[in-house]
Amino acid sequence: MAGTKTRVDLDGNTIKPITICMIGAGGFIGSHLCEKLMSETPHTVLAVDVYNDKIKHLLEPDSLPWAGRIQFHRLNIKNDSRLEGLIKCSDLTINLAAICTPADYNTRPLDTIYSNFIDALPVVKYCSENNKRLIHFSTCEVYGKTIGSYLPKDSPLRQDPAYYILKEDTSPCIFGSVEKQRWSYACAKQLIERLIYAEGAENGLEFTIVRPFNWIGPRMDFIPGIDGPSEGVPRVLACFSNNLLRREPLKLVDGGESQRTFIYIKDAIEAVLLMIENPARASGHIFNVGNPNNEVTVRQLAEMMTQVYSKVSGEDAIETPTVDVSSKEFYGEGYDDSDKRIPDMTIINKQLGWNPKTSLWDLLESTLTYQHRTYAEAIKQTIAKPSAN
Ligand SMILES: NC(=O)c1ccc[n+]([C@@H]2O[C@H](COP(=O)([O-])OP(=O)(O)OC[C@H]3O[C@@H](n4cnc5c(N)ncnc54)[C@H](O)[C@@H]3O)[C@@H](O)[C@H]2O)c1
Ligand SMILES: O=c1ccn([C@@H]2O[C@H](COP(=O)(O)OP(=O)(O)O[C@H]3OC[C@@H](O)[C@H](O)[C@H]3O)[C@@H](O)[C@H]2O)c(=O)[nH]1
Repeated sequence: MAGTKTRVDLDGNTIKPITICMIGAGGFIGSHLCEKLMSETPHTVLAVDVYNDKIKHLLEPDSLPWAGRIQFHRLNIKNDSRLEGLIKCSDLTINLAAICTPADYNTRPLDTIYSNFIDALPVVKYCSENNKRLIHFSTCEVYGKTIGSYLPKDSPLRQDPAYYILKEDTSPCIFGSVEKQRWSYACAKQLIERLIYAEGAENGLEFTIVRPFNWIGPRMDFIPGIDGPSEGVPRVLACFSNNLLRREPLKLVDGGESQRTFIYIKDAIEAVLLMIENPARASGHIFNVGNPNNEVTVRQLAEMMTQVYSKVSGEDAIETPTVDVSSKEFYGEGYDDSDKRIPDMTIINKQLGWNPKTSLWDLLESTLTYQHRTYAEAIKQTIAKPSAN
């Protein structure tokens, strides 16, 4: 059971229980991280968020084995003076809070910039002033587009990894023009990374920056009309899950040609736990966390999700499983896209010896099994409702 046997870090030292102030703990990544910390470690979590639906199963009932090691604090970090106190009484702060769905970047650019830069400023300041360690969640989007995307379509250099592999210490950050408001998120994340790095250099802040590459799994975002707004546009996993559950074609934005590498949330959480428990190896570093072996185009993702969903639901796929849609129609003015995202793994391998394990097929199978179990019945009922009236 957690906390009863001695746990050691990568250098063989005993790991002491710590208190973690986790901001954004009620979100997708936060919920999985809380689960891991409760079930496998003796650490205490002060879970900060405006919502707690995704961690309710960890908070109630009081008889849970980890009761007393997790406390929920409902607060908005934009305007709550309790934040500094929570950071002060913790050993480590993990900041996950952000607006991080692409549908918001070009339609709510001010909220996006405030959330990802301005609202993170007090967190960095309180950590720095109180000599507290910070693990800050940035994004793979800080790389923007690949160098290769600017080469002629038929250039053989496009096949050369030097033109597309994304490396923390050498790759440039290439964003579109200011009118392309898609980049408001990436740019805000880049500036907060630079500020944290500067706090480290000038004031000795002990920090780690995480750049997640499309982490996916259960509890990601919401299903429109079921546990989120009917008109809401979540990230691609939830969009495609929603289409599959409703037996609608999956929408391929601009032909679904963009490429992504997807990693199973449970693999990625292992990497975060190593960062938490190996501060000497993790501090001062920026880490890509992704699975370079799971690369697909968005079209291939749609095809694979359709096949996997048929398997887990026992339903045949619909006759026309996908439909093309323009980015302007789907996201509106100012959308732009990252063409390709493959993480270089050298730094995380060297510092933490970590590697992802789960194939794309396997992670989709467990995730879509969860989506089917969680939502299929509710969707059936909402579809049945109008005809019943
Ligand atoms: N999931 C991914 O693949 C991915 C990829 C790149 C970067 N990230 C980064 O990781 C972090 C977590 O992402 P996620 O996928 O869990 O997103 P999420 O939206 O599920 O979680 C973010 C949480 O932060 C909370 N939050 C936002 N603003 C807040 C505020 N002002 N006060 C209190 N709580 C607030 C939200 O309520 C939400 O629960 C984000 O910073 C995101 O940019 C995630
Ligand atoms: O229904 C859909 C939804 C999305 N897409 C496409 O699928 C791709 C992936 O879309 P996602 O919604 O997962 O978002 P992106 O990968 O572009 O960005 C994400 O990456 C890293 C994080 O910082 C954020 O969580 C988010 O910005 C994009 O090319 C998008 O245009 C579709 O083709 N159809």
